[in-house]
Amino acid sequence: MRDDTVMVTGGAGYIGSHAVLALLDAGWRVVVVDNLVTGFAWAVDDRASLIEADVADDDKVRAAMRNHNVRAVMHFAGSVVVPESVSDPLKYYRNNTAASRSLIESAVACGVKHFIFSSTAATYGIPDQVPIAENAATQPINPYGTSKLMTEMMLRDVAAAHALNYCALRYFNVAGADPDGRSGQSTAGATHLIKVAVEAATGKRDHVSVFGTDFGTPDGTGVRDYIHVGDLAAAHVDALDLLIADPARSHTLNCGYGRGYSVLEVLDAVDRVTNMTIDRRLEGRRAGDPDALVADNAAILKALPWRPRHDDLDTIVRHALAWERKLAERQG
Ligand SMILES: NC(=O)c1ccc[n+]([C@@H]2O[C@H](COP(=O)([O-])OP(=O)(O)OC[C@H]3O[C@@H](n4cnc5c(N)ncnc54)[C@H](O)[C@@H]3O)[C@@H](O)[C@H]2O)c1
Ligand SMILES: O=c1ccn([C@@H]2O[C@H](COP(=O)(O)OP(=O)(O)O[C@H]3O[C@H](CO)[C@@H](O)[C@H](O)[C@H]3O)[C@@H](O)[C@H]2O)c(=O)[nH]1
Repeated sequence: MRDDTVMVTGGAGYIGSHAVLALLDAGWRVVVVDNLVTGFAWAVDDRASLIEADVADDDKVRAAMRNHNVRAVMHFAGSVVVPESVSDPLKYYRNNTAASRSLIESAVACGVKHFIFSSTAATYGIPDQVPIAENAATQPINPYGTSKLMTEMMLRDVAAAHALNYCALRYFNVAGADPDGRSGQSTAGATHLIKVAVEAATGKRDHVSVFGTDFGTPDGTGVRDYIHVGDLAAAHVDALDLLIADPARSHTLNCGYGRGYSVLEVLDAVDRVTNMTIDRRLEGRRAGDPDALVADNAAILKALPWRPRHDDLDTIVRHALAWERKLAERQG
């Protein structure tokens, strides 16, 4: 067990709960700060401490940082629904941008040395070129992406002024579940394609909508780079080691496999894995969906020892399905 602790904000949520497992498995002590708006206390592994608080609650956050000797923060807490950010932008600038500002200020005040931030491919907007490298233009097309880009900018400026370095990880499409079945995506009313498809496979929905068949892609449906949540969690642990090894440097890294699948290819994989034919309904495009988002992942492969372990679409679907079945049993 290491002497220092990592604070994981949003550690009761989908991706954060997997990062908690990866940190604990690597021997870190972990304290989770989560207000449980979309997360679940039961999703936090028993080996970690859970503090039920908002990341903008300076008193509680700073007490936790001091009491637990927090050396690094992994910041997953936030609001994550893109269409909601369009209808309620101020919620996103409060809960993503302003709350992150408070948390970063607390980190500086408490002498936290390293900060890892959940950023997103949504910071790129509609890319000029695919695959997308980190130096591509960042022109978000929705408040969600802007709220995240603003946090990246705060971190850049704070790292230049204070003894803190950071890694902004720009996730592409996160999917799947812990291969050992310890966690998965439990969010109610999920909108992500693979989650929706496995919900259809377990009878929670009667069909999957295919949003748009006229994109500039080989089969006309949207293409995305799906990354297994277990691989993503492992990348965070390696990113922390990188920040510790060279405290003078900060990093911005895409998290993806560099390979895209269309909506129809994903649904074919779900049919294959479930041995079912899930009803697909061809519908119009969803507002603001780009044709294709695929990561250029050369930078992360160069910076980290990290290598994908679950970069197979059928494996991602199999793990997502196993978790969905467990969740269905739990919810009766
Ligand atoms: N899921 C994806 O495909 C994806 C892609 C790119 C980036 N991200 C980012 O990854 C992070 C985690 O996303 P997720 O999919 O696990 O979502 P999630 O909703 O499952 O997890 C978010 C967690 O943060 C908590 N939370 C929210 N606001 C809080 C606040 N102000 N104070 C304390 N806790 C708060 C919630 O209760 C929840 O447990 C988010 O920052 C999101 O923007 C996700
Ligand atoms: O029921 C559905 C859900 C999605 N899609 C399509 O499937 C693809 C993937 O959609 P979804 O799983 O909703 O993810 P994205 O809209 O690509 O957004 C995710 O991936 C982005 C980065 O790629 C992140 O920034 C966001 O936070 C994250 O929600 C898109 O072409 C959608 O149009 C459908 O056809 N039917």
